[in-house]
Amino acid sequence: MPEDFGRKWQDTVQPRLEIQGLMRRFGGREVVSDVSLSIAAGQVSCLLGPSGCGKSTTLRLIAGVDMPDQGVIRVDGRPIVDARTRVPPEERGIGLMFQDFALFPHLTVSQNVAFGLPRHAPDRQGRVAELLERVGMTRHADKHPHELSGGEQQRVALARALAPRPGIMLMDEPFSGLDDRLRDDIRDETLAVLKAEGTAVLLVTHEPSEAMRMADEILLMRDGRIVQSGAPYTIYNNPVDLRAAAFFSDLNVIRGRVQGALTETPFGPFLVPGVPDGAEVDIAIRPQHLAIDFDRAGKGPRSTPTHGEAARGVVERARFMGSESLVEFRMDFDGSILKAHVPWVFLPKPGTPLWLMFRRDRCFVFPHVGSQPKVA
Ligand SMILES: Nc1ncnc2c1ncn2[C@@H]1O[C@H](COP(=O)(O)OP(=O)(O)OP(=O)(O)O)[C@@H](O)[C@H]1O
Repeated sequence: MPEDFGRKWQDTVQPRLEIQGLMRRFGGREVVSDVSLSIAAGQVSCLLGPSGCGKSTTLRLIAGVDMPDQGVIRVDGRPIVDARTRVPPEERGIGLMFQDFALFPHLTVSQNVAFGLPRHAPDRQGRVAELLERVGMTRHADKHPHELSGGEQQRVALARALAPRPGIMLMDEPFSGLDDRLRDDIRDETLAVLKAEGTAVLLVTHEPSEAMRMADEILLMRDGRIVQSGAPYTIYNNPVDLRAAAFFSDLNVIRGRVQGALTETPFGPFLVPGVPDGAEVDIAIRPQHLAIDFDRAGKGPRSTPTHGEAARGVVERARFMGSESLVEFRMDFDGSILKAHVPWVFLPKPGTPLWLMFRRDRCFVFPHVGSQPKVA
């Protein structure tokens, strides 16, 4: 029906949470600078960045426990913070989940979840039962928190936070208290529950692997600013700069100087359009994208357009990591170390000569920060 269609269409285009130009200063220093973002119903966005970059402060501003110096926050199109508006935290329709998700020790699992609901909410028990079912905790409904494992407690905390059906959920490192193997399962389960509830989620983490696993969109934060946003695939494969690339994995970096839109390196020439002559560039490649070939009586493989030229190195050390082998090479051309990940058991002896190539479709080329083009 036209009316229903209109409502659904609006649901999909109207962001649940929208932020424009958020800024927070502490003692004259901008800790959050010009942060803008938008999250739709059912979308999970991860604010990812190193410790101290301003992630938690951003979350606190949205939750309403701290006030921005500038910026607008809208929930379902309605301003909750702007130059004239300050909606109190409890009226924002925002759920919170933090690392120290303290459950009430004297209440049962059911009572803890019910605590998130208004006393006279219709079908209180029905909602509690629905949520316990959703997080797989129905059979533990009458237990107390001390009778539960860390992962089970985390599930109860999620159910409690979701009980009042918040349109938006803010999560600050919610899985960091859990051990590694449990964490992966809980992450996946949490994601499924949040998607089923259609909640817009902003999750803070400093772990790239967590963001890659959870996020529809990653917001990469540094020094108070969002420096890049996009789908995990895009951020990983098209990083905005060297630091963004290095945040997700080890990187091999070689330096070159540009001459006529090319830079010559031991791995052959690289095309660097748009960079002025004389400028230095960093050419980076992730360890899993280095190609390795054998030494044939002091010779390596022929150069190809996709792999460029090969450069020789000798194995410094090789380690088996479980799902891959890590081989470190000392390169003949300058004595530097390059690292390669090989997705099988590959453990050449130290001192073995091998040849490496930079796959052209997997390289990142960035102007070297701090370099100036040589003035002729
Ligand atoms: N109330 C405050 N007064 C002064 N400085 C603060 C305050 N809150 C945070 N900061 C500073 O703001 C910066 C960002 O802190 P924030 O907690 O937002 O970072 P973060 O990215 O969440 O880091 P972490 O992952 O370590 O929690 C830090 O340098 C911190 O010391």
